[in-house]
Amino acid sequence: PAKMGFRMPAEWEPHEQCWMGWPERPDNWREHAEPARKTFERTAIAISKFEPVTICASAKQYPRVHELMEHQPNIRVVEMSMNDSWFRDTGPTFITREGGSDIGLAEQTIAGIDWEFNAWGGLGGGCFDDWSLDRSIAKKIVEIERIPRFAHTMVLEGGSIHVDGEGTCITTEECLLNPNRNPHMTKLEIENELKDFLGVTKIIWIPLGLHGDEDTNGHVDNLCCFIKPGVILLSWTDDENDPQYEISVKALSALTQAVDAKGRQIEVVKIHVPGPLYITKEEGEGVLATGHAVPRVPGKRLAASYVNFYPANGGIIAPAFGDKKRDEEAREVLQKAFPDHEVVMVEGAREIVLGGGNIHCITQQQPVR
Ligand SMILES: NCCCCCC(N)=O
Repeated sequence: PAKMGFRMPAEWEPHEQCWMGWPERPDNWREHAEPARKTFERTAIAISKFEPVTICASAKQYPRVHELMEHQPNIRVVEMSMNDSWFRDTGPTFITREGGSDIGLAEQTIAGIDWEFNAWGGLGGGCFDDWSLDRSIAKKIVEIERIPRFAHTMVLEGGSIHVDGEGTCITTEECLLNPNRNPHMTKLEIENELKDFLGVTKIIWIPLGLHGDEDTNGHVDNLCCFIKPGVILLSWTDDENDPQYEISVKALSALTQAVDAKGRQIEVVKIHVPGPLYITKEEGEGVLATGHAVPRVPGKRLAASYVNFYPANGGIIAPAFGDKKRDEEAREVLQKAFPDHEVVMVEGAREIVLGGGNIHCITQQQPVR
């Protein structure tokens, strides 16, 4: 696709809409996903104030979600089957190209990358043992939109990459080089596929993702993200005894020693993690142990960070974890980082992180075509 002039736009570039799934499975979401659905509802409504939202719900959930969103003009609900509701990873990665009218294409065209998906590691550490429905989500979305599809055999989740829209991609070695994704590919081969499909010329590799992010093997979208080209927001902690500290120091070193696709030094802005937060006994017991999904063990560290937000058209939709001090601090950091956006902190994001991700993980932007 890069050879055809396609690139993955930065997330802050104008969106046509946002795609979301709807949580259901009781072996990943506690209390039969009721608390999680409240937070998904708040997230969808918050985003819909800035851009249209399409919620995809299973046949079983459809009637309730449709009724719930009846009076939300900017939200439509369609029926789609899924294994779980992480559309950052199972939705298409949209790429766009300018021009093309000389060869009869519209001025701006768009396509969707349909990566291979194996539930974050397949049978070698994945989150559930059947991902057959999730493998078709990207295809179904681009078909609904009548958008061309670039299928790829390489396993990749959208949450494991971030781009600046100007040729630079950041990702973590912990995830992309994990043998449970593409054991037959070398680092260079993976880099070449990212360059070709995302239209980037530089990959900056960060060693490890967020401490405790075992579900995804350290997706970059839980550790850091671009604020704008050349400036990166990095999850941080002042507590040198927190295992997160070493991880963030290593990330800071990798980022400050790198230059981006345009030869810029990277400026790093720190944003303190909440907590630390741990799964409570009540939360763990509320998740069904079916043997088909990764268990939620009380006492385990939650992989919670504020960089897992969704940049809507003019709005930053960010997680609030109920840690009053850090939630307020994060809101201020995000507002300073995105002065032209309205920052909306979504209460109850702890319910999403109990499922292994956060607001960026449950959303997928579709850029304007
Ligand atoms: N249990 C599955 C968690 C998936 C999290 C998705 C993400 N992009 O971080």
